[in-house]
Amino acid sequence: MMGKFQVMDHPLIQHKLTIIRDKNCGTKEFREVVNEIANLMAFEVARDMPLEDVDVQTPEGVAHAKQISGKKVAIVPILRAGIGMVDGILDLIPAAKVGHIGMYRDEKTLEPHEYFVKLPSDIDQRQIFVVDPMLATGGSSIMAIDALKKRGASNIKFVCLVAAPEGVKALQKAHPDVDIYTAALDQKLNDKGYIVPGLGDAGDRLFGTK
Ligand SMILES: O=P(O)(O)OC[C@H]1O[C@H](OP(=O)(O)OP(=O)(O)O)[C@H](O)[C@@H]1O
Ligand SMILES: O=c1cc[nH]c(=O)[nH]1
Ligand SMILES: [Mg+2]
Repeated sequence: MMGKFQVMDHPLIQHKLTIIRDKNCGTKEFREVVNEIANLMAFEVARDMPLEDVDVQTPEGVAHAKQISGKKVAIVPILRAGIGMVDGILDLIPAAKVGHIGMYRDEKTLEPHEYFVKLPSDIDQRQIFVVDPMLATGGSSIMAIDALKKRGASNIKFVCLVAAPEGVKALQKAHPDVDIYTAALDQKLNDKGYIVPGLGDAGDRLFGTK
């Protein structure tokens, strides 16, 4: 069965996305707002986390209540830009572990290159949120998810801020089991592989490089 594809059109998310699309938004605000959007998105991405019954003694009696059970979470940012989304998700799921996958896109060929992988040892038993603000050609996210699956991961969701139709199609084709969440589905890629209108180079805008 094809994974879910969801554009998160909540007004708060849309408003904040508009702030960071603005080319005059500086590094400090960009970094803060990326985390705020990731935080709001995590609320929905975590919707199907499994619950178990638990009885809890309140001051007035016993409540037949729920708590999160089963699979633990790992957040896996694709370096560099994915790092910008981690703290916003950790605010909601503070016990999550964080794995890192380093990936850069060759500026000419647009081919992704993996340069770093460091994951929690029990990655095969975790619900994984792969995060990267930009889904452009899809090359980076496909290769990052390949790297995770090679190490036994199976329960994977991909969370981005802006996606291009080309990238969504490629990622769905390569990894049909992976749910994709984005704050926006934009028009297209330009001849340099940038998303139009997008928000420019997410890594550079987050870290103040270039
Ligand atoms: O879908 P794709 O066509 O693969 O493009 C998207 C990738 O490009 C950007 O990373 P970049 O290579 O610029 O590295 P950076 O995060 O270190 O800047 C972005 O953060 C994604 O990882
Ligand atoms: O538009 C794009 C495409 C790839 N990577 C980015 O940071 N921005
Ligand atoms: Mg970049």
